[in-house]
Amino acid sequence: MPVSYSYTPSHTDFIVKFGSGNFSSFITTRRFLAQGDVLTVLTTVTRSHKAYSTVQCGKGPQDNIELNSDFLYVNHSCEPNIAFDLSSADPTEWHVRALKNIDAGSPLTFFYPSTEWQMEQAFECQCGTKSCLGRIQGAKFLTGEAIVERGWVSPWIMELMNEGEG
Ligand SMILES: C[S@@+](CC[C@H](N)C(=O)[O-])C[C@H]1O[C@@H](n2cnc3c(N)ncnc32)[C@H](O)[C@@H]1O
Repeated sequence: MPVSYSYTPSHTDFIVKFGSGNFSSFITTRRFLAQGDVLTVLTTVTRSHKAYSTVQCGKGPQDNIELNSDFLYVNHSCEPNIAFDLSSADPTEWHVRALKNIDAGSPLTFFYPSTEWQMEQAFECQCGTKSCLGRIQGAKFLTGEAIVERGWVSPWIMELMNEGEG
């Protein structure tokens, strides 16, 4: 994990705020984002084994990517403001999109179970939103209803839900 003194920003529109505790860093936007805006196309990703830092990109347990960019620091929220859309069969179209209008200075957050079926590292959510689900461990541990109302769900999560894997 990089530390602030060795940090080179990957995106000029976003800034990582480094915390002093474990996993206490997060990313904010420097500029206003409108709903539907594409924040970035994910051009730096690499396939990887599942880790706290990876994003699931398909149905299989081997389908995970490292972002290799500032977007590593997107925290989870139960009321997220962005989506990781890795649904295209063409990986060059994988992108991050605003789910709502986002003010400059706001942290960027996504709903981790929208991509993750069973996470490598579960945690007690501190998003502080009204609809907070508490412990976050992946979609496998939630109802379909709890997932679909968050603005975006990856197709493999819907498939696994429909197969009764949850
Ligand atoms: C990909 S990292 C996100 C960046 C992380 N905050 C950091 O400083 O490296 C994912 C980890 O951040 C922490 N995290 C993310 N969202 C959280 C939340 N809503 N509540 C508590 N911890 C969270 C958890 O430890 C999680 O495993």
